[in-house]
Amino acid sequence: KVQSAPTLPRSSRGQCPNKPAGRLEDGQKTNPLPGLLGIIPDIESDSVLPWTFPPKCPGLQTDNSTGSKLHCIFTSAEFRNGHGLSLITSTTTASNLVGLDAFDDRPTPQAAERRAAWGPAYEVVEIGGKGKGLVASRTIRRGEIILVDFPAILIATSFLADTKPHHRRRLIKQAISQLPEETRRRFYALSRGPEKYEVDAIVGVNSNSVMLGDNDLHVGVFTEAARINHGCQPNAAYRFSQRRLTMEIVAYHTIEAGEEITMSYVPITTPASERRKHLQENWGFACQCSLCHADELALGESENNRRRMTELRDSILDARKNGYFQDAINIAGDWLQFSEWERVPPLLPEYHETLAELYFLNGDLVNATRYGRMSLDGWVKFGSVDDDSLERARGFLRFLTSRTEKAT
Ligand SMILES: C[S@@+](CC[C@H](N)C(=O)[O-])C[C@H]1O[C@@H](n2cnc3c(N)ncnc32)[C@H](O)[C@@H]1O
Repeated sequence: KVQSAPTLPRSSRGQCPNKPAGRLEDGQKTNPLPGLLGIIPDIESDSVLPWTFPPKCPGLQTDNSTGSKLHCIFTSAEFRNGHGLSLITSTTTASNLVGLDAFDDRPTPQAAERRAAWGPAYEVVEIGGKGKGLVASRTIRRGEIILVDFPAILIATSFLADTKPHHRRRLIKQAISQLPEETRRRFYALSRGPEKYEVDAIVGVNSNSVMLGDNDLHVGVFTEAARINHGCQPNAAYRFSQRRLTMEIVAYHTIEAGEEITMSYVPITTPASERRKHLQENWGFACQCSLCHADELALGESENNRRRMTELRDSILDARKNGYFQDAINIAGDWLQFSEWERVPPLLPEYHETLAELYFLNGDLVNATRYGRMSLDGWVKFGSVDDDSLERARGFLRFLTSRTEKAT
């Protein structure tokens, strides 16, 4: 499931322009020798590793390997208060995650605590023709985090591509068997695709794509979020935090009690015919969402909006790349209009952050600060499990303030 929110292009993933993004900055550990990952017992190291079992690396050559290309099973049964997580990934990616302290439990951000006071946002119920799904049990506000979920398993797509099917299934089964009982039970209770073998059938239709390490694509099964059905005109999108190994589902706009919560399993701008084909071929279902049942006029309008969104997004990228920042800002306004018409508007803190950057690049500190502040307000209001976003917005504003002071 490669779901993608209709985000605008962003420079350096939303970091302050004076502090380029870097996943592994601040002296975090990268590429440790296998011993430091517990693959080869490391007598001298007293570092505390999150793994509950010694990592299993089928085919590991222990003599001179640095282990960087190996796929191993890493399980932390303690992860998030005993939810547990198994990874099938390279030793490099596993070590990056350890270096990012991704397994450490951190205090819940304040905004998330406030959200908890609003009460549960949804129920999991049977939905005609789609199996189970999520339905809002109260009004959900635009930008609100509807649910927060942790992965039961994360699997490198390179492992899926390079491994013989029977070997792949054996490792996935082993990785699942190392999880705590409740998480294991939730995994095996998920819906199944048409594949012959159980783990293929479950992973096949219940995975989300996430990026770990250095652009290393993985699929993850998040057992609660996996109940969310596809909608061609979705009302929610997901954000994944690699530092917290957590996914949050965010509302695109107000969702009323009784409405189904949906996400798009395909990039939002995919044309309708391709969308249906992809869902049928890759997911094995004939889409039953409201847009698929809409009349020709409504569908034609939607197709036009999406085509324009794609064109405008390309124009923004192009203008930005060539230094025409004012043009990029203007086109972003048009893009916003079409995305609002299509009812798949951008997630606001990210959108405001993008505009703040564009204004900054255009030398307009006043508007950069205005949008930077709106982005910060957005993060404060609804928060995120990844409070780095909030810190980043604060840092950017501090940076803009110092620039403004220097300029005056
Ligand atoms: C990730 S699961 C979603 C939850 C699932 N309905 C369940 O009962 O657990 C994906 C599966 O749900 C069903 N599904 C999701 N979206 C659908 C849609 N728009 N129309 C029909 N079936 C859908 C398909 O069977 C698909 O393979």
